[in-house]
Amino acid sequence: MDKTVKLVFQDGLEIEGKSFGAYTSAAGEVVFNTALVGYNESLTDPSYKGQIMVMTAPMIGNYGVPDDKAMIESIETWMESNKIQVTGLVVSYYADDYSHWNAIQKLGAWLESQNIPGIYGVDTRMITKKLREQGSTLGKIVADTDVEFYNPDLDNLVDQVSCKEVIRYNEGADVKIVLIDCGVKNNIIRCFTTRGVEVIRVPWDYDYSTLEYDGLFISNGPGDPALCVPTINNIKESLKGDKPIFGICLGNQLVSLAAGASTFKLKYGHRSHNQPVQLVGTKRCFITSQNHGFAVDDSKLPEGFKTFFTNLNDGTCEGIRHESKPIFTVQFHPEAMGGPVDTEYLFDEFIEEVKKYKSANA
Ligand SMILES: NC(=O)CC[C@H](N)C(=O)O
Repeated sequence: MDKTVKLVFQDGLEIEGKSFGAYTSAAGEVVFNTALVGYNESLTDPSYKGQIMVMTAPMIGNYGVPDDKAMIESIETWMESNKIQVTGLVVSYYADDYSHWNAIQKLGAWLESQNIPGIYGVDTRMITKKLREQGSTLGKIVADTDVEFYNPDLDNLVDQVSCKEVIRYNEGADVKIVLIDCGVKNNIIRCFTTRGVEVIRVPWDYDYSTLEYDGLFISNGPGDPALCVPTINNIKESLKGDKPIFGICLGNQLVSLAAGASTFKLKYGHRSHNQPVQLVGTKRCFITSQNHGFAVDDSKLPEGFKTFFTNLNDGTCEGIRHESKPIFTVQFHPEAMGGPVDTEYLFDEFIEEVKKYKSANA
């Protein structure tokens, strides 16, 4: 029989459930994710650092966990980074039995191996309604010992998840892209490497100005974008130049801040695989994968920039683009993993721009 644990919210609400994964206590921001699949990818997405993820899909764990051995060294894995990034996991029904062609272990065993607590047997719909009404809130999974509440928005999480030194992929390829790693998901790197470009992955606060490269990409990442001051300052310099710039999620927020826009915290964020976005100026809608708690305020964008996409659920900004330069960024995840691949074409458009820039400046 699994041990009893509690999910405790900052407002005092305590919900009892059963333990799976590590029997330990942990605190963070409680957020909900309505994706039906993709728990392995979501759990290893560095943007979830500091968060306790409530998955609303009624059954989690039924397709197990693939081999994670390669995670440490390589991007050629089933995961999105080299470890589980969430602080804790909350599910309704945890399936200990699993069946999938690439699964080698149970979700609970994997969480346990990385000391991450899970709680099941709780009403995730009730919790989600609470978070929607009150907004994302702090909470903790309490096992044997109590822990303090913890607000991840006050910490520089990007520094904790970014690489520590420069890493090159496809070294020697003709077209070179600097990728600022604020907690990059592996599939973003894969989306570049499979398109044949060299990726120069640099730490979040690295001065890349002396490197030889043709285009700049800024990754996703955890926490409050306003805390990434060195990155924002580096991007400010890049915005003065002509090299193409592309950013995803935190990357969108950082380019916007560097350009002079502001960001704000959404009430409960967007975390799912079915967020509809509209390409501004058209009637085209794309279904996108999302995971963010902050958004860019596009009511007053700096001169030269306009809104690129808009969220059709709540009207918030889903990206910006420059009116004359090849600079565009999106709040959603064109690399998916998991989720729909409707917008993966944005990688092709960016690389096209980078090639154009390179041949014009050869
Ligand atoms: N996935 C991301 O890059 C998230 C960006 C930022 N941390 C947010 O929550 O809005």
